[in-house]
Amino acid sequence: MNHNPVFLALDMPQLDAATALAKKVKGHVGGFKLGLEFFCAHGHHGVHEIAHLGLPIFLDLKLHDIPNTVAGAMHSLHVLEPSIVTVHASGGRAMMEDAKAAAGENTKVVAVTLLTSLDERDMARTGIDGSPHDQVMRLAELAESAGLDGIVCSGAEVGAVHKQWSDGYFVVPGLRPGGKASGDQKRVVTPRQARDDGASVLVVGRPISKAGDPVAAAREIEATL
Ligand SMILES: O=c1ccn([C@@H]2O[C@H](COP(=O)(O)O)[C@@H](O)[C@H]2O)c(=O)[nH]1
Repeated sequence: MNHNPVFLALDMPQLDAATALAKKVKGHVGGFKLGLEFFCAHGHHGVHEIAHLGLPIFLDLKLHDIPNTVAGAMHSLHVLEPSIVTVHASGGRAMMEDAKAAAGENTKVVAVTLLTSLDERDMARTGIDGSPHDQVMRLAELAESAGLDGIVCSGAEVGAVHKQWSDGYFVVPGLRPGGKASGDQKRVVTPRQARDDGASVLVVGRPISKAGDPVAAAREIEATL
């Protein structure tokens, strides 16, 4: 049987609630993604609690600083044995090289290219010309040349990136079972489309965590894959 590519984003500040949700859906997802909200509230202790459930842990910390600082942060994460850690590709090539060199042997380091909450207008406001597609392709090339394992991008770009970087590891958030942009997510596709286009990991948060029945929501997504 194929492994389940869905990582559930446990974006909540309460450790009890996150652990209870993780226990409930554990049979219908392939791993847990712990991001800034969870990590800032519970740090290493919280990560250990979720790791006890036995599924891979993705630390979505989106590190972005000078190379020496990011390398130091990576060293400090060794003890948690994460399967995946994120850095921002816009931190530059040297930062990504040092992040990868400092990561644990079994940790994949992937670079966030352009957040799925941003579109072309948002890019222009931050002084970046061109389309999300062009920006993702440019940063994917930089991440590959820096020796990273892969990138984070939206499902709208993953097919094109996969063609250019065939053995890359591609993390895709911004997934909605209905395929429609909602709330803060602007570049959205369905989990099935992202998987068919070459995503290695499907990140799903609120469509499961905010569902009336999170287990049913996770099962429904699993059934589409
Ligand atoms: O470009 C990015 C990078 C990371 N994320 C993270 O993924 C989840 C998505 O949660 P939903 O509730 O399914 O929208 C969240 O933890 C983000 O921090 C992203 O959305 N886009």
